[in-house]
Amino acid sequence: MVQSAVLGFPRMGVNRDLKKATEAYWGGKISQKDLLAEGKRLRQEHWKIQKQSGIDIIPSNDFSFYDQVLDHIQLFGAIPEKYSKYKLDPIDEFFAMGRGLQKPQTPEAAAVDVPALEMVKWFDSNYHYVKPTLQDGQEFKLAANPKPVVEFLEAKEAGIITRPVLVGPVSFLALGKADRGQNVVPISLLHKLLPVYEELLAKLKEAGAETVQIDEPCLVFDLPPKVKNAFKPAYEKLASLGSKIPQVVVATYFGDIVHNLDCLTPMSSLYGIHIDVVRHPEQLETVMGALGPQQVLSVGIVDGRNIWKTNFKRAIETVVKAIQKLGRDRVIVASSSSLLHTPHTLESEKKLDSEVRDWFSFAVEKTKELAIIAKAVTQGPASVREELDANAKSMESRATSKRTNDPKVKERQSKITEDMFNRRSPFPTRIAQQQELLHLPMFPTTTIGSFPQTKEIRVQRNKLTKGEITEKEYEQFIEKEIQEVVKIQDELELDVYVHGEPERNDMVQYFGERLTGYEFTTHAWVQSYGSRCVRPPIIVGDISRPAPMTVKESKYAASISKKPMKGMLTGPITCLRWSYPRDDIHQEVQAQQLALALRDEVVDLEAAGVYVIQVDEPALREGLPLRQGLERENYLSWAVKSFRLSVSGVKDSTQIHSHFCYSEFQDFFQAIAALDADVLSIENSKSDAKLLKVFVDEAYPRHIGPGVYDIHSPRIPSEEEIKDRIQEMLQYLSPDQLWIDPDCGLKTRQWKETKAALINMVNAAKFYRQKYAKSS
Ligand code: MET
Ligand SMILES: [Zn+2]
Repeated sequence: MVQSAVLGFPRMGVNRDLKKATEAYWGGKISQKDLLAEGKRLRQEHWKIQKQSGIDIIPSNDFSFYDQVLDHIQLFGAIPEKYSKYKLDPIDEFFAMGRGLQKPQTPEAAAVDVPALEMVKWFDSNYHYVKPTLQDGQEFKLAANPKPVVEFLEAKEAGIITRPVLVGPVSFLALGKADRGQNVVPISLLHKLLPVYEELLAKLKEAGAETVQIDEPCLVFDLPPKVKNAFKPAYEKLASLGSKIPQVVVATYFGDIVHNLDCLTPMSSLYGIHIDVVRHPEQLETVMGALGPQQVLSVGIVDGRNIWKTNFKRAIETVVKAIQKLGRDRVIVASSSSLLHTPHTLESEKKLDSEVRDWFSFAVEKTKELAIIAKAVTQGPASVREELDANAKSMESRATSKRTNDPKVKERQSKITEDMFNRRSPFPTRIAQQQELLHLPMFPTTTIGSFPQTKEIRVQRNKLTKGEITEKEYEQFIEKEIQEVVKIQDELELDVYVHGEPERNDMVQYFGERLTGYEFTTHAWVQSYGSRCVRPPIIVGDISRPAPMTVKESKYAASISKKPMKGMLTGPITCLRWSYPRDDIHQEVQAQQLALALRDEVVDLEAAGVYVIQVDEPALREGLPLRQGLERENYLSWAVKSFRLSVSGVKDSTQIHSHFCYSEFQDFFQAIAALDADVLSIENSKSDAKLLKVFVDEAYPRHIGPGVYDIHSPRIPSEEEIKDRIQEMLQYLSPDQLWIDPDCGLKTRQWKETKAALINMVNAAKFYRQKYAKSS
């Protein structure tokens, strides 16, 4: 019999219940007992859903109050002393590591201010995990009442024998880092960590677990030899425990593992391996060929990263291929990864058009799909005929729908010519013309686009949505906001203004709502980090721009501003990456469609008198394929081309800016340079200015504004501090190419600190302007 398996289920609950509970707990509104009870309720609920769908292998320990890697940090006693010294309750210590610990000074005790552990993106997803942060001389110790055991027993009591999920020892260390000032190489701690796994696995076995899922997703990376060589001994050690521990399935996802297959095979002691064949179907043959004679293959065939209904016909063909080679008892059909990255259920979507709705499948629906596929390959297609027919019909409807196919868009794409990717003249000609038009001083100052999104702005937007005010009234309100920020920028004496983006709910959604080809949900939230969720729009069809999207606001702003006004757009790659993309055409094609729509917008902005235009691409980097090599080169090539296509329709005298919120561009500097943007603004305030050396080494000729202060915190940087920062930058960048700006947009800040910080920033710029004016 072919079994079905889920690798992990979203934790938030149908109405973001977990978010509400954790935030209420942090705000002191519910007790610890209430919070724990809500966690338990959600776990039970999610097990029940999977059981009712007919899933054979249901995960436990996939639940977390914040992040599953953080759970393991606590589980293994890898809690840095700066948190453990407060001897908090386990759950509070856990949140302290995730969110930082702040307590005001009291008569008895000094103030406490410990920042959170570092959090970074989980592979190429928009989920963030907490990085294990390790010390020289790090020891590990299994927590009392280990969470995986507690939750396994909890499910068992409810009548469900689950498969506990653990982050594997190699990935746990490989995804970690040495704490600041420490020199430990995380993977060298493996021999200390393994005994804790042994102890934990033995406890799970004792509790009744037959199998465990050990996630080793780092196998999809190009691994340094030390990490690569760590697998065999680690898993052979575990296997040597024989029946003292549960059977082990090693799970990988988001990539292929062919290049690392020798880490796991031949290793007959390993019960099974899970691979992601949604992302990399071509690895199936090779992995099957390398399995030992008894080993089980878990075929990840239902997409854990996207919201599309599974194509049953294709999925079944793939599974049948595996069965032919391995036999039914050695094949499991599974979600490609944890379903954490998909929204809870389609049931909540009451406003979706029924045609489109029929194409989607969220977590709950995906569990049903898995059960159907397993049944089809076990009992034969006749046993699920109705479901298969309905699925085929849905696939057909999507493939032929007018919503997905727009011949006009296709025709336009077929007519793209090489010259459309290039500005008319090279940078030196352009910048001379721009200078003539814009008359900017040395060290020009600007901001990244958004100004504080005040409560008043949100109130008015809500009123518009509810129909409590008219479009006209809302427009007038937005104009008033724009007048306000123009006035503030006058006072601050900034050099290039922005309109402040008050009309935008979200930098991707705003554009999606104005483009054809996009759909929006009301409840399709997915966890981004901690209690934070995002609700990405969905690209369902060919994209085009029926009308200008930002021209009205930017034109108005430019008309009342005495200095250059910068138009503000979200770039094609960011629009694509922060949406659920289509899976029926290549992402390159979708990016190109977005680029054409944006190109029209850029040209219209120019025609409306906006001569500085910024196209933000903060998501460019996270789209990088996980491995070096051809795939990465391909991605960068089409990503860069889509950006260039979007901005190259303008005159030489129009200045194109782009913005990135990360500083680690060293490994793909060439791509950043190839964007050919006149001005780059990049997040840099928290990084070492040394990172800028690459601009010197590569003789980068164009303008750059590395952020001079961190906008993520309300802290106001002093003028001195900013001056020092600029001084550092001047070691690497020439005074003629340096712009002065903050790290990113200011929408999450309050006006008070925003103004204070910008006053200091402008003064620092003026200081250098004078200094260099004298010396030249
Ligand atoms: C995440 S990048 C944000 C850029 C955008 N223009 C803003 O200022 O908010
Ligand atoms: Zn940014």
